[in-house]
Formats: sequence, structure tokens, C-alpha cells
Amino acid sequence: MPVRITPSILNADFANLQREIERIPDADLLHIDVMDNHFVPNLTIGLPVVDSLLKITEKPLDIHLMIDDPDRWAPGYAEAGARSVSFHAEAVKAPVRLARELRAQGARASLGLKPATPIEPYLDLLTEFDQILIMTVEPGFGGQKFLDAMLPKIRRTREAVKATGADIWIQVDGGVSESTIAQCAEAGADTFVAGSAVFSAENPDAMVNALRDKAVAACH
Ligand SMILES: O=C(CO)[C@@H](O)[C@H](O)COP(=O)(O)O
Ligand SMILES: [Fe+2]
Repeated sequence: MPVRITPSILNADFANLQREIERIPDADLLHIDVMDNHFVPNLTIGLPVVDSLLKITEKPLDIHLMIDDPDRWAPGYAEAGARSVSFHAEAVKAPVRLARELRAQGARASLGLKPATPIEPYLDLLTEFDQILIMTVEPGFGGQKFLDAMLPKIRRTREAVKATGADIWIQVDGGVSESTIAQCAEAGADTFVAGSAVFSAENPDAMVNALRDKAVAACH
């Protein structure tokens, strides 16, 4: 199973994003946390910053929208050139319509689930998505403790994805570090967001590779 490490820039130096991105050349994608202070109690960046990042990096951008009304805002990120756009199940009005719109614009469509949101209502819709993002902390902040109560949800999602035969990535986000990534990979995740683990490391790129090695060892 291919493994992808997607560092979150939430814990990077926002005044020097270009320099921060250059510190992680081995990252597979860059995870960008967009927060609106409504869906989550925190406010970060939006489309203008994403537009600027698209100009300074060749890395594919993996946008994580923690915002109300993604039906209205998500297509703009796909249109701008994001590789992947996650919107939250708890905020979206028409998940299938939005996923199809994102795909039509050439982006991967990803459904995000907060810790208390089950995957079960979406099992018959899985092939409408290219990725399921399972939050392993309450969304809103970096540096929180990994919720290992999410492991059964990762396992159930992997089983269901397997049954579809489709190439749907399972992403985990929140508290992923050298000490938690193996459990996630064993449970069936293949795409790993890591914010503080990467950007608080002395050598962030070495951490990207260490995380990947641990995930690969756990799922093979
Ligand atoms: O979406 C979020 C938080 O809401 C994440 O992407 C965090 O930014 C991950 O940070 P760490 O938990 O890895 O420090
Ligand atoms: Fe995120």
C-alpha cells in the first residue's frame, strides 16, 4: 500500500511559509488548514494565501476546509489548482454534489469526519470520494493528543474501502507522530497529516522520512 506524508503548515512560521516549505522537500503533499472561526474556534488562512502558495511550490496542495458552507467555498480551491480538497461532513449540505463539482474541476474530493461523526452514513457513497479524512483530534488546533479511540473507525473505513475496490485514500489528521503513526497504518490509514511532529523537529525533512518509514513498516 503506498504511504503519503502530508505535513500541515499550521505549526510552521506563517511569516516565512516559502522557507518553511523548502525545509520539507520529501513531503508528498502539503496540508493546508483553512479555519473560519465558525466551524472551529480558530481562524487561519483562506484562498488568497493558497493562491500565493500555488505560485511558489510544485508540491500538490491538500486543502483541509474547517469552515461553514463548504458547498459555497470549496470549488474555489479546486479551481485555483489544489490537488485535493477536504470538506467536513458536519458542515456540507450536499456532499455528493460538492464532491462531483470538485472532481469536475480536476481535484480529489475528500470527506472529513470529526471524531464523533461515524463513517456508517457514508458507506454507500464511498466511491463518490477520493479520500476520507478521519480526524484523530477535535479540529481547530495543532499539537493536540492523538485520540486512539478513532482506531476502530479507521479499521471500519479500510474494510469498506477495500470492498469497493476503488483507490480511496484514508487520511488521518491530528496528533500523528513517531509514536502514533504505526497504529494508524496498522488500522488501515495510508495518508498521514503531521503538523507539530514535523515542524517542531530539528530536521523536518528527516522527520517526514522517519514517519514514512514507520508507516511503511507497520502496514507491510
Ligand atoms: O486539522 C488540523 C487541526 O484541526 C490538523 O491538520 C493539525 O494542524 C495537525 O497538527 P498536529 O496535530 O499534527 O500537530
Ligand atoms: Fe488538518
